[in-house]
This record gives sequence, structure tokens and C-alpha cells, in this order.
Amino acid sequence: MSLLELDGVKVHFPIKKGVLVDRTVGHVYAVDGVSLKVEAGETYGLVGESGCGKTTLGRSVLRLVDITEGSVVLDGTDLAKLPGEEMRRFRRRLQMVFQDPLGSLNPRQNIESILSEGMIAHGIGKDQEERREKIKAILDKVGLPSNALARYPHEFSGGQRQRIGIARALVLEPDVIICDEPVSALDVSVQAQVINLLEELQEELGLTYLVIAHDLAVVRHISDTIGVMYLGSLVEEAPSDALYAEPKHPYTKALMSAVPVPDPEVEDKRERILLTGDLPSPANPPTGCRFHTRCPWAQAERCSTERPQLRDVGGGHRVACHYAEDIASGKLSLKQGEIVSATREGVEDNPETDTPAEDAPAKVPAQAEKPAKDAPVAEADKASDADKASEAEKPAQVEKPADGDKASEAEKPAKAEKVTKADEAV
Ligand SMILES: Nc1ncnc2c1ncn2[C@@H]1O[C@H](COP(=O)(O)OP(=O)(O)OP(=O)(O)O)[C@@H](O)[C@H]1O
Repeated sequence: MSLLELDGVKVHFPIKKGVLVDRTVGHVYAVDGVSLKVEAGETYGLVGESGCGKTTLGRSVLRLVDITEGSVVLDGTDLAKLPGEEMRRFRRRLQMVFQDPLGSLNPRQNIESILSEGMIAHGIGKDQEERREKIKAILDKVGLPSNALARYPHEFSGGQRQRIGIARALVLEPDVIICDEPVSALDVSVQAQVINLLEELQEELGLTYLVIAHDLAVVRHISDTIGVMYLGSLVEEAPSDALYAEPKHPYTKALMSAVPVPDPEVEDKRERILLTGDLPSPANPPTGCRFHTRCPWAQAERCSTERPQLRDVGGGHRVACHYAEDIASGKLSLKQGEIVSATREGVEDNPETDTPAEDAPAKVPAQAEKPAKDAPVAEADKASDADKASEAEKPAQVEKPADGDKASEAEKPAKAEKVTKADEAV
């Protein structure tokens, strides 16, 4: 049995209307039947564009939102069924590291007080002296000096604040840490350092991570398995290397084709699969395959009526697409919203739609150009131990305290873009 198992998890938020009495007029299908397994000591990376339900899924594991249906089993216990008090005790074993380190740290508390809070709530350490010693040891592990104890969140840089967020999770000795966009508010160079730190801590402490990110490059380096989410469901799941070597779902192919390649010559020639249209509303998802309204390979009848389930297509790859094999073999060519010719095997003839549309976009290869395998690694490698140490050792005032703030402000417009252009979701 895996350490963490989600089975058919649904989180549907009711949409209420009414002046005097609220009535439910619909639902936001934020998470709509997700099953996944996270193995002990491994990292599961969950990617997808903004609004696809990643955060809601992470929050459902911690029961921070109500689970409409399905089970979340941690080490044999179904958390979805636990009464409140027992769930509170289980929360120690499941910790979360948030995207915005400043927003998640109380500005009026010093670091010792922030880190002690959870320890006191869960009865860790017999007195403050013992807790302080433990906190110092953890601060050392995350690359912060012990004099950080008496300082306040605003005195640290964005990267250092994220280290504090990680330390806050670690002092509770969790089994699983859910990292929700752990580096997206940080400068690129600092991102690599924080990712490296998470990896080092995993190796040293045997931690298990569920890493949520919209950026494929972020999860690639750190994840053993990657799940790609679209509109509340997983559309593809595979071991990290297999997913990058050969993405099989059209959505993943589009995301991958947008990952920049460091070599400018390759980058110039790189072909991108551009998705048209916006992410549909999770309150009114398309029938059939949720992705068919934007899928360049969609087939009229089946894709719009029959919802594909995740199925094993070999090599540890699971994909929710009726035509994954035909796309991989090239039997289905890339035609926006048009129907494949009747001559192609395994696809039902449709005389009404067999003729390709005049305005079908130019064909691009079905197999998206693979991103250079060493790209994120090279980025991460930049964060040598020396770099990490120097970042930690620099006095807070010397660090750019604004990097977190700047990035989180910059993130807002980027998110709006992501919704309209899937290729920018990576
Ligand atoms: N409490 C809530 N009530 C109603 N709708 C919600 C609630 N929380 C989230 N949603 C909706 O559920 C959908 C999924 O949101 P979620 O935040 O999980 O997506 P996400 O992929 O994590 O996106 P982002 O990266 O922008 O946070 C969105 O349409 C969002 O508006």
C-alpha cells in the first residue's frame, strides 16, 4: 500500500444564490474524480494551468475543504471519514508549504514563536527550552542561522522566508509535505536553491512530497511521478522521465511544446502546439472529454460524448484519451477540431465530417519536440551548496527583501494570461 492514496476524490463547491434564503443553483466541479498514489519517500508532482483544481486537491488531502466524494487514505486511515478531533491529530503528519511565504507567516510573531506554535498544539517538546533546541536544529537543516529565532518574517528575503515555511512544516515531523507552488513567488535563481533544499531534505529525512505547480520545469527535476491535471481531473500520469520523453495526452503535448529549450538554435526551430480557447468554466464543464473543446486532435462524436478514463498504456504511463495510441503512431494528424480521414484504422468513419476543413491550421508534428533533458537540472545545479550557504549567511538586509513581494505581484497578470493561453502555463 502507498503512503498516501486518493481514490475518486471529488470536491464540488455549491453555487448559492438568493436574497433571504440561499439556494444552490449549481456547482463548481473543482476536483472531479482524482485517483493517485504517493509512495513513501517519493515525490508526486501535480501540474496544470491555473484554475484546474490543483490547490483544491491539495487542500482536500488536509481536509481544509470538504470532500464531496472519494477517499484520502494516509498510511491505511481514510482521512475523509475521520471525526474532527482525530483529523486534528492527523494534521501533524500532513503539512503544507505555501506559495506566498510572507502571507503565510504572521508578521507580528518572531520565528521562534511561529515555529513553536504547531509544536505546542501537537504536544511536541516538554518545554520551550527543548522546543528551541529542536527549532535551532531544523533551522540549521534548512540553511538559516540560529540567530533567526528572534527575528521577524519581514527581515528575511523571499527565499529565506520559504526556508522558514519549510522549517515550520519540518518541526512537526510530518510524513507527507504538500508543497503548493513552493517556488513560484521566488526569483528564478532562488527557485533552484529551494528545490535543491527540498530534495536534500527528502534524502536526509525520507520525506514524501506532493508538489503542486503550474510550471513543468519546477516539478520535472524533483518528481518521481507526475500527474497532469485539466479541469478537475488527471489526464495523464507517468514516471517523470517517461512523461518528458514521450507525453501522450494532447494537453501534455501542448504544455511540453511550450517549455523553452536553452539552446537558442533548437529554440528557434521549436514547434509549438498552440491551444485555442480558454479553460472552460469548472461550473459548466464540457461533456465527454473535458479537453475536447481545445484539443487539436479531437474527434467529433466520441470525444464530445464519451468521457475517457485514465488507462494504462504501458511503461507506467496512464492517459485519459480515447486516441492516445493513434496520436502517438501518427494515425491521427493534428487538425483543429476536424475529423480524421476514414482510411485511418481504428477510427470510426464519419462521412459528414471526413473532409478536413479549409481553414484547418498547418500541420505540426504530433510528437512535440522534447525539451532538453538537462534544462531544469542545469538550473538547479546553479544552486551549489556554496550558493545556498551564502544566501543563508548574508544578513537579511543585504538580501533583496522584495523578491517575494515583487514576484507575487508579477504573478497576478501572469495567471490571467495562463487561463487564456495554455502554452504559457508552463
Ligand atoms: N471555496 C471555493 N468556492 C467556490 N469555488 C472555488 C473555491 N475554491 C476554488 N474554487 C474554484 O475551483 C476552481 C479550481 O481552483 P483551484 O484554486 O483549486 O485551482 P488551481 O489549479 O490551484 O489554480 P491556481 O494555481 O490559480 O490556484 C477554480 O475555478 C476556483 O475558482
